Amino acid sequence: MAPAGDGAVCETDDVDWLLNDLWALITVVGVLLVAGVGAIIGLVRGGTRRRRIDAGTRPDLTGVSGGDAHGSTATGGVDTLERSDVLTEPSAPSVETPESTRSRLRRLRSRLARSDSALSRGLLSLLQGGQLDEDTWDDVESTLLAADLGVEASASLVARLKERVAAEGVRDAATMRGWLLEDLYTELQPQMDRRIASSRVGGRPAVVMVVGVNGTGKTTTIGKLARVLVAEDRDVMLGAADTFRAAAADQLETWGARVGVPTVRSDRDGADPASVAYQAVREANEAEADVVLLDTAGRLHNKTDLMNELAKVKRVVEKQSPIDEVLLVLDATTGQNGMRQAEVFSEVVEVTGIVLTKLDGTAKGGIVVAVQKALGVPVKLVGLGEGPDDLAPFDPKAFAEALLGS
Ligand SMILES: Nc1nc2c(ncn2[C@@H]2O[C@H](COP(=O)(O)OP(=O)(O)OP(=O)(O)O)[C@@H](O)[C@H]2O)c(=O)[nH]1
Repeated sequence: MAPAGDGAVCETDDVDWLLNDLWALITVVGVLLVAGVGAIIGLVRGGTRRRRIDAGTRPDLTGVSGGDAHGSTATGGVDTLERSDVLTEPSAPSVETPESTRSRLRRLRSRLARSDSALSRGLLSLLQGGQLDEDTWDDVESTLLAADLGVEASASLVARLKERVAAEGVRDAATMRGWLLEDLYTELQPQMDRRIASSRVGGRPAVVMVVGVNGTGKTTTIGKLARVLVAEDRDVMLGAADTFRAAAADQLETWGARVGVPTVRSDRDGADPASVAYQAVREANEAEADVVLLDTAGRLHNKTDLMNELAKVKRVVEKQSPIDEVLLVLDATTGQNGMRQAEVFSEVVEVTGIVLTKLDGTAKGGIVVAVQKALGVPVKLVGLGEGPDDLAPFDPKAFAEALLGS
């Protein structure tokens, strides 16, 4: 007979074994539970990221290395990109919903009409004067010139109007304004293709490069354009290749984060812009984005440096993808000066579209006619304020009506 004590020991051992087994079971079940919940959270997050191209995250390009910023090497730095895979969580607590295109067009149309009222008022008072002598026609032409329509367009608009007035013997201001409106609409070349490359092309993202001198509103325009595209359900990526102005990348990243669009950037001031642009296109490819928008510098030590840098960015990006769109941003308030800028940029990159900013509060909207004529390139977008949704596709009919106050 086993001593009672032994039995007690045996019983205690059994209880210990049972307890140990129970703990083991609890531990295993606990581990499985934690792993399962973790996997489910991971799946949900992963799914959301893929839909919005890792919304709010960005690759850290600290230490992007390579050629100088002034074009001394064609592909400098591209092969030696160091990329730490630190992906940051979205910096914005909530993602905004941008205004729909239809709603913004309605709102901006009325703003455009207000901005050009000086021209329409001037023309109206001249045409209503009833005295259509040479002086009056000269004044009509000067009013058009003052709106930056350019010498050629202003002269031809007045010549056509004079002809029709003489032929039809009409002096009614409303009729004359109607004719002027028709001719102005024709001058705006409504047949031009104003679509923006923003959908995938042949299995890769569309690449849009944005150029222009500093202060014209490039970075702001890219931020606003990202919102337009997000409202149209596009997956967008931004590339901060303006590494000359220290705050430009932060500014761009903030615009993107507001609508859940990631920005590829370097955290190093003065990093090689071509490398950043190259990396942005690569990231957009990997993320299967619809479109990547590349910001570029508008100021360097001199014009030659700026143009060399731009040419290099273009060359390097084209090593992995064609550039589908080059948007030149012009400030409408700078008038004919903008025309000269346009010519300089066109020598280096093939501009495919113009963005005319700051049309709010200027009576110089006629620059649209002049710039399209000079460059043979359509105005595709207009900026009508500093608000995040103050950018609209250019609509020749609405624009002509706004210009003439119809
Ligand atoms: N009123 C008005 N202001 C605008 C418009 N577009 C841009 N701006 C303002 O123009 C200023 C310059 O804009 P940025 O986007 O920083 O210009 P940038 O061309 O990127 O300048 P750099 O980075 O120095 O080359 C900002 O204060 C913008 O808010 C517009 O359509 N209307």
